[in-house]
Amino acid sequence: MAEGCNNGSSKPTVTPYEEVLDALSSLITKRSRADKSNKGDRFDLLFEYLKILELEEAISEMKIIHVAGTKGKGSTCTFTESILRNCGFHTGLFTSPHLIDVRERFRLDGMDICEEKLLAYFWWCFDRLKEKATEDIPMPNYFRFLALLAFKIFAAEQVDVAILEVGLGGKFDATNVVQKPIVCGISSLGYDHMEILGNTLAQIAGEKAGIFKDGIPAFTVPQPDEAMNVLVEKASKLNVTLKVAEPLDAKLLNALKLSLEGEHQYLNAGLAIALSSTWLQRTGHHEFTYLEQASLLPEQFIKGLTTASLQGRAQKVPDQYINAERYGDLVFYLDGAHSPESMEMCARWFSLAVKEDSQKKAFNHPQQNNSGSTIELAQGNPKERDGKISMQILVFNCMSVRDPQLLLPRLMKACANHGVYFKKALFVPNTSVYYKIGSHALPTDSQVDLSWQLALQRVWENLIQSDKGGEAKHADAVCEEGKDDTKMGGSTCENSRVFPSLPLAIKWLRESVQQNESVRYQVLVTGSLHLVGDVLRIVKM
Ligand SMILES: Nc1ncnc2c1ncn2[C@@H]1O[C@H](COP(=O)(O)OP(=O)(O)OP(=O)(O)O)[C@@H](O)[C@H]1O
Repeated sequence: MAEGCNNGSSKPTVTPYEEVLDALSSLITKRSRADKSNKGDRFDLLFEYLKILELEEAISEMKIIHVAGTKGKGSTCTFTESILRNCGFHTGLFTSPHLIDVRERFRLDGMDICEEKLLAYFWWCFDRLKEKATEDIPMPNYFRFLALLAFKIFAAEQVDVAILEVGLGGKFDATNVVQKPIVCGISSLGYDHMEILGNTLAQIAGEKAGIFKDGIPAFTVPQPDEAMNVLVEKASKLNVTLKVAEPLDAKLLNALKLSLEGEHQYLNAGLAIALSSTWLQRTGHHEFTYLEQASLLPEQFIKGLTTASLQGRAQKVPDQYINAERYGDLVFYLDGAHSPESMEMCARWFSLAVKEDSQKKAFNHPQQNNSGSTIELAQGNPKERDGKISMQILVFNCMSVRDPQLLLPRLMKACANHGVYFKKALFVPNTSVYYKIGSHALPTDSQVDLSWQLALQRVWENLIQSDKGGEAKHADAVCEEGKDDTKMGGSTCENSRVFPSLPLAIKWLRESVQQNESVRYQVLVTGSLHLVGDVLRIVKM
């Protein structure tokens, strides 16, 4: 725990922390999300805010690593932070979004900032900005405020290195007030947030390259030509040395594994190594220098890469509420993929993971697990697992700005390529949509508009029908809206169901497990990091 924290204190009815969350909610505007890209919006305001918060000098002295990209930013930043912490540096990490608690966005030395510190820094910034707010300089929106708060936290805590993940895009992101980072990174580029960043990879790459700064070195991962050409062109205009970081060669980990699962993490780890070593070199810490994959990785790098942690990315969580003897028969495989490319990565990870877990490994019950970890895999007694059928279920939602016709087929096909077919797909609304921050009243199940989930279900059923040889049975013909066997509302089709809420879907899963002793349920939760956070909140609490 970071110094000056006391997370175990007793709580009054309306906690000071809830007051913070309410104040933060007041900064949410309908335009907040689009404002993150700040197209035509006043980016110059950020410099006014820095003046008000007296942060200009502190930021100019901060030793920053700045990372943009479509996929893998959060993982790359997490690996980078872990490497540099293991090299002995006092680290600050700013990421987005959060899954359960806004404090996850601000990590000090690898730990979420504690409530006391968040409260103190929050009001310090909020009150000053409020006091100086005018028509011309209004309060910053939600994401801008969080970025300013990160700068305040890292300045006050005097971190040796601040690692900043871009929220959206690059050029107009609030984190881009930074003028002189030590090194920049661009993780894998692909199609996401096209409504804001543009429809072509070249346009998207152009926005992300907006974080390049004159003469500051930058790294990226192997990219499609269309994206790479733009990065190279933008870099040369700014006198930026742009290098491609090769994916990490697993052999360099001395028989250990990356702590974040999935093949794509080797790409992110390669980028993190390049960013960390360049930061070390440019800040004069030559004792850790590692520049070529041909040479050995310093042990601090290996420790960082094999112990970094980030929830909701290729994470396995056995349900805690199942009887001890059935423990491991309901396992959630959580991955916040929400772009076409990441769907495929997620499908690959899931398919391999379920096969491995079904064949040779069991999950330890937490009470039998001395390490205290609830998700640690251990060798199980194979006999216990013998005779059980593994059944794969999908729990899915995505935001309506995304195109399910691009996501669901990629997911289904990539799983099928590995011989994995979902027995049922469950579509649910997110409990906390992206702008929901605190403990606000949730709508009742009957108030929820399920039209989006029903649309997702139709896409899924149609995919299955066309997969069966184009028998073109329209999904509506086989679905019974509001007439499912549990009287829960929603809609039941042959291969899928819509539930009015996530808790009802999880209740259904738990009941199914109890009723089927010979079945092991392997549930992939994907499509939205917010959905993943909602599931974690239910299954871990
Ligand atoms: N290099 C990669 N290539 C493709 N998909 C990836 C890659 N890295 C991560 N992913 C996928 O993207 C999801 C989110 O990972 P991560 O948080 O590292 O990326 P991000 O760029 O920060 O995403 P977001 O925009 O949601 O914050 C993962 O759960 C995984 O499915």
